[in-house]
Amino acid sequence: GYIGDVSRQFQEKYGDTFQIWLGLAHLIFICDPKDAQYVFSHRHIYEQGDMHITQYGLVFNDTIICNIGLQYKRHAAVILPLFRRAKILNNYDLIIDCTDKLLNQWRSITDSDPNHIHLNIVDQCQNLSLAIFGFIGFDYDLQTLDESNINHTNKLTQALNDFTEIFLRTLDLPNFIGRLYLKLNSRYRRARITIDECLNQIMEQEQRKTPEEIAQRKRTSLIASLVTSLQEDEKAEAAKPEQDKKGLSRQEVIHELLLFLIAGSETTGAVIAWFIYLMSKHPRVQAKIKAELGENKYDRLTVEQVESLTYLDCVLREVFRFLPPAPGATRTLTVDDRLPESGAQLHKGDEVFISFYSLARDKRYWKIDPDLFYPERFQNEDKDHHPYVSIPFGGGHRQCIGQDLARFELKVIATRLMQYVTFGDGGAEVNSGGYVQKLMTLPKHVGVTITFD
Ligand code: HEM
Repeated sequence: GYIGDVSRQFQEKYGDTFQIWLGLAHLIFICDPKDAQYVFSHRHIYEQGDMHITQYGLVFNDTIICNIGLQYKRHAAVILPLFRRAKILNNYDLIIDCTDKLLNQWRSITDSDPNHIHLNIVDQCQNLSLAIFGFIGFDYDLQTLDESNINHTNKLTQALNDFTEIFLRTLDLPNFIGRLYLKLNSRYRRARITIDECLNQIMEQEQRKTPEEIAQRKRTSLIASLVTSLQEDEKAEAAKPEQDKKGLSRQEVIHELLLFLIAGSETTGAVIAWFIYLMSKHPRVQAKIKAELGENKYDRLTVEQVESLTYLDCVLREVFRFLPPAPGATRTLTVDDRLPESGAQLHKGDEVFISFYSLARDKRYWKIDPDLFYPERFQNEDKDHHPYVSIPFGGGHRQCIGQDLARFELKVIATRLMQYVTFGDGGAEVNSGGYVQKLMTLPKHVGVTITFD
């Protein structure tokens, strides 16, 4: 079942802290916001979760999500500045251009059949976010939105799909079997080769630029910053103790690039898909977003105008609360400790799971029924909610590094979509919702009509 539902059922039976076996990991679930806050703010006691490190370590071993301690610091020093707000804002126009491509695809379908029910929204949203991330991250056109690629995706996209699909299967296996499975799976090996070739190509294209160009581009481009961080003498760096190492090796850069491709697309794609699904179910909310857009319906708004759309902010916060795309975050204890609120005694090596979904749906912390999708709660009754009851990006020192980018991207995309189209419910059967758990939680059955206003 969906981990969020499982967590809620156990919580009803056993209270705010309970232990379960999730696949092969033994986890202590935390569903109290004060305990969650405590865990996230005591980084020396609660380190990145072991389950996370082992599972993701199969493919992302030398990337920021699996590193801890000094190695984490070395990676973070290169990567965190890439996600600063000033860099993110530069991507405004390209996000709009990519969204317009998707709108044009829809337009050509609607022109020939105005009642067409779109059943592939989730794939389309992933393609949109992947296209955007290709430009943002690598200055590279992944062509996921090109007419000629609607049916046959390009080499890299296909390889990324295979990679994610096969990697997902390893999450339920014991680690050594997962490792073996990946080694023996020829589709996985082929996908990895294609991905590595493409990423090497992207890197080499970047390295051919003059030092002046690179220095200039470093300010805006993720790939340029990563390439400038490449170690000059990898052998010498590898021989040093971690505290003396500087920069990243070529292998580490390639792996970080792959991580970003996955983290940067599936996550944002999931939220756009949820947004579209929820809009199709809540025409009142859609009408209100359009009313907020008012006169500005078909203009290219300025960033300031987009940012001033406060009702839309509430809608997006509600989408994140209603269905957090990641059901929770894990931390492993470095010493024995006791949770302040529930009083549970924990031991060194225990692993806790902060259950985002349970927190976001707990009636004790919301004045308006949390099982209702109701964006206005953030303007009125629930505006002073506890800060840790809706935490879709996690918390503390290991919270999501891409959250400002994701929030900005989503707001720009949602604005653009709402400027042009209205999503309609395609019928009880095809638009019945439900979830599938991939790396993120995705809507299972989305079937919507798309009307150009
Ligand atoms: C809707 C979009 C997204 C959601 C819901 C999301 C959610 C999360 C969550 C829950 C975590 C774990 C936090 C914790 O343990 O406290 C995380 C970590 C991470 N996210 Fe995101 N994310 C999103 C978008 C992105 C994007 C766009 C990127 C980058 C391109 C990204 C890169 C990462 C990385 C590298 C980490 C690991 C950080 C660390 O271990 O220190 N995410 N994300």
